[in-house]
Amino acid sequence: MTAELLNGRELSDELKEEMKHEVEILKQQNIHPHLTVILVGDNPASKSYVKGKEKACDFTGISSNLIELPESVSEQELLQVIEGQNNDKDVHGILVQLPLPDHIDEQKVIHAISPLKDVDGFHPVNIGKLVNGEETFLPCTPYGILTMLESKNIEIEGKRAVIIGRSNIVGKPMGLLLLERNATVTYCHSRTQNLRELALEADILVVAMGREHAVDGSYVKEGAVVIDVGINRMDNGKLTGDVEFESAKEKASYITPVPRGVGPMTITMLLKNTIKAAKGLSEK
Ligand SMILES: NC(=O)C1=CN([C@@H]2O[C@H](COP(=O)(O)OP(=O)(O)OC[C@H]3O[C@@H](n4cnc5c(N)ncnc54)[C@H](OP(=O)(O)O)[C@@H]3O)[C@@H](O)[C@H]2O)C=CC1
Ligand SMILES: Nc1nc(=O)c2c([nH]1)NC[C@@H]1CN(c3ccc(C(=O)N[C@@H](CCC(=O)O)C(=O)O)cc3)C=[N+]21
Repeated sequence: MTAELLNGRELSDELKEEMKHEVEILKQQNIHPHLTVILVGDNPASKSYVKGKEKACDFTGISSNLIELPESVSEQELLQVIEGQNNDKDVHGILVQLPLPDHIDEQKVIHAISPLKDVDGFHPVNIGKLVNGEETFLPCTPYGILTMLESKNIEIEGKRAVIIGRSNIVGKPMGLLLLERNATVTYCHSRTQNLRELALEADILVVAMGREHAVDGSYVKEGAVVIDVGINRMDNGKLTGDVEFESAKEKASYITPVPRGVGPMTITMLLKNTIKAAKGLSEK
């Protein structure tokens, strides 16, 4: 079998076109969706991601502002900046770009963002709602993956989903979302034994390890759906995923490329969450 491509870039472009119209209509009702992005330090990867997000906001008519703080900013100062944005009624969404410098407690910062403006879906209140199956802002990467699966009518109910990676921003919420949709979910991580054996049981295999080409075709069951979340910069400067694409695509029914797979969908779902925040809504 040669897999069909799950083209995140293409789907993102379609969704952004729809959102552009939605934003126009909101503006006629005097609702002007606004996202604040806070960037600490000058990590090049973070800067490039933030640029992509700004561009996407511009395209859809969502206004955005970037607050750049020096690497040396104190935790207290950062918390004060967040408080200012929480209290600004014209700001609907707040994103603090991760990772943060070591002297700043990431969890403390996430706690400080108003759950109503938490368009990343990282606040413990929103994660708790996700666990309970209540309405909330869905974390953008898992939400984007779900949207890609739905766009191809890929069945989730009753399927075996194996997630490699258990981070708070990708792996954990991905498993919760699939569980909510009645998949049978297995989490794998660095202490997992027999990773390949477990991966081979997956109908839906989500790889979010941050390890270049750690998974190849020998981990993929014939006909499985392979989602590659990894973003790794190779020595030649190009981006590549956690999955060795050429061998995996020979086994899979669907596969996401890197770049132009999950990455663009993450940004698009951020815009979606910002529009929802502006409308005073969140989604289950
Ligand atoms: N496309 C997108 O939109 C996004 C892409 N990313 C990318 O996705 C990747 C993962 O990101 P993130 O979740 O934040 O990463 P983390 O580094 O936080 O988590 C990596 C996970 O992979 C597990 N892992 C590492 N090595 C192995 C191994 N050899 N075998 C099994 N499991 C392993 C770790 O296990 P343990 O918990 O035991 O340490 C951990 O749970 C990165 O490349 C990142 O850049 C991230 C966010 C969005
Ligand atoms: N608070 C917070 N929220 C995040 O959502 C968040 C974060 N911090 N920190 C870092 C990770 C990483 N992440 C990516 C988003 C888009 C692409 C993306 O658009 N990638 C393009 C390539 C872009 C390029 O060429 O540089 C693609 O895959 O096609 C990548 C990575 C969001 N993250």
